[in-house]
Amino acid sequence: MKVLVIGAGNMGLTYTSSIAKSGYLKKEDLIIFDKSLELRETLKKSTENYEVYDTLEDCLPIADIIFLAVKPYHNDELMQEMRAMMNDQQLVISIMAGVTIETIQNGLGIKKVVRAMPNLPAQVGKGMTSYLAAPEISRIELWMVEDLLNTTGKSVRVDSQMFIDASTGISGSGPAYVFYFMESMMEAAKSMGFSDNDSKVLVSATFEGAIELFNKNKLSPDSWMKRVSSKGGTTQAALDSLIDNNVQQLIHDAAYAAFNRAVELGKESTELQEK
Ligand SMILES: NC(=O)C1=CN([C@@H]2O[C@H](COP(=O)(O)OP(=O)(O)OC[C@H]3O[C@@H](n4cnc5c(N)ncnc54)[C@H](OP(=O)(O)O)[C@@H]3O)[C@@H](O)[C@H]2O)C=CC1
Ligand SMILES: O=C(O)[C@@H]1CCC=N1
Repeated sequence: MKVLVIGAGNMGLTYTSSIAKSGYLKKEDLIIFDKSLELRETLKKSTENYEVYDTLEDCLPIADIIFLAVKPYHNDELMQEMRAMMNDQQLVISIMAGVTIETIQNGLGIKKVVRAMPNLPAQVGKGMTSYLAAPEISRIELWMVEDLLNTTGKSVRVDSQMFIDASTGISGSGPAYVFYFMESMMEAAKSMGFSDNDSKVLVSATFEGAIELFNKNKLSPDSWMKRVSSKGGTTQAALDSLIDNNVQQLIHDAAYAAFNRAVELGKESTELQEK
């Protein structure tokens, strides 16, 4: 079985590297294509020694499973290039935000399409991926897909594409919300007089410790908040400030903004195809 990754950016390379490390495929069965000559040359020289192809004509017809890891706005052009070279036994896994299974099926003239929404911590094997497969995909094919997705971390199969868009608002884009929170705390630390480095250590160790506590016990976040807080103490003062400023609602709105944008991206890509 040959797996082709199209788009060797953040996520495409993450999959390439995770699949390579997993030993799931023979080296020559994992192949990459990116339209950027410069990137291809860099990859060819890298110590990873990946199988990098210069043209789609050379790699697409020999691939059994194809990852689409380009930005949604590059998809239409890419699918037009791919279409004539596709055969109906090929299976496509798209990780593009918003773009629907039907858009990919129509664009490529095939039926076997999986839509997945991973996230960036996949780079360190801690990814969270939601996915949904078209009904034309067999159980055995689905196992293979799951094996490939799970090389980057955990996955959950969802019932509808709405949940792929919704999970984009939670886990797909979510790492950025965490980084936003981290950055805000680091800025606060710096304004209190800590050095850049100390601010970073204080914040990253706090996140790491809190996540570890959360994962090792069955307590809810609210129970943990209560364990940190003393009546009339410092944490309560901070939590009161967050509540007074409606931060929970703001985070809720941010997650919905990403969810809604995923739905919009899906519509935009369908409209582009219909033009
Ligand atoms: N980054 C993230 O955290 C996540 C991203 N995603 C999804 O993953 C997809 C990729 O995102 P990301 O990896 O961040 O994007 P990147 O821009 O890092 O990577 C995309 C790569 O694809 C290349 N490319 C563009 N058009 C073509 C083409 N026609 N043929 C071959 N290669 C092409 C780009 O080249 P060039 O730069 O020259 O255009 C670039 O190297 C997106 O659709 C996004 O929605 C999903 C979950 C998380
Ligand atoms: O921002 C984006 O559109 C992509 C999808 C999820 C994370 N990054």
